[in-house]
Amino acid sequence: MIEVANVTKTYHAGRPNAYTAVDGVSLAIERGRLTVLKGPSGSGKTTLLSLVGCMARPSSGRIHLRGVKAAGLPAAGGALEITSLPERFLTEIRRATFGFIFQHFNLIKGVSTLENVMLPAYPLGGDPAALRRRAGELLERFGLSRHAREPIDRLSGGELQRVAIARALVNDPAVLIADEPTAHLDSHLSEAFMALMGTFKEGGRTLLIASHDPLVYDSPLVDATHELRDGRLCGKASA
Ligand SMILES: Nc1ncnc2c1ncn2[C@@H]1O[C@H](COP(=O)(O)OP(=O)(O)OP(=O)(O)O)[C@@H](O)[C@H]1O
Repeated sequence: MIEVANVTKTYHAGRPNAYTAVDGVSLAIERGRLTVLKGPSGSGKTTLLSLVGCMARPSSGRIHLRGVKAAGLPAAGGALEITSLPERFLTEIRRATFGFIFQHFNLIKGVSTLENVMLPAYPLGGDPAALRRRAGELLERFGLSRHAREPIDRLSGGELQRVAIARALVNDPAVLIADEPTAHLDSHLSEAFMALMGTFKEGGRTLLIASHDPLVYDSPLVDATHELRDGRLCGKASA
């Protein structure tokens, strides 16, 4: 579904503080599978996630997506090369294809749980009542209904993560990307998180998780693991 070919990302290119965070990485992310990027802090995992998820562009190399839709683009039965697309297409593909669970959740304080979940759907337009219903159903599914109208500030760490997951699902994305999702969870909640990933996989979603937590990368749910060191893939992908 996603093919990363010889991708490099250099921050501050051409300046004295230039830094290559991802260096010549090639890998394939299969549809409906759980793929893990592992590696120590600073190895380039977040950077690679942001490139795959159309949040940033590589300095060189190509990323192809298969089976994505964007208004104004020919229906892509074949592979769509995303790295050279104009910004507005990239943004549209990102919103329609990917759901993100960020390391620090990136929820908005002072805003209700329900509104936080609804936020990624606003730019897509659509019926506000239907969106509210969808967000409400997601909160119910994750046992958060009673917090719907409360600002997220009062929620526990585990609850915040479930809100972040609900928000990632609100546009019904084909691909879920999670960055160090268990970093702030105890082992019980981490296991619950992985069990949830199992249900998403069964539901046909493609999952890409960056983690240096063995509870994640050693999970039997994982189909493929790619290890990064200093921005480069090391060893062979394990499956
Ligand atoms: N916007 C940026 N500008 C400059 N350097 C950056 C930027 N973002 C990341 N880096 C650097 O790139 C390297 C890789 O960072 P990245 O966040 O991708 O690693 P990571 O493996 O996800 O680490 P962690 O697990 O700690 O989040 C780090 O040395 C980081 O300081």
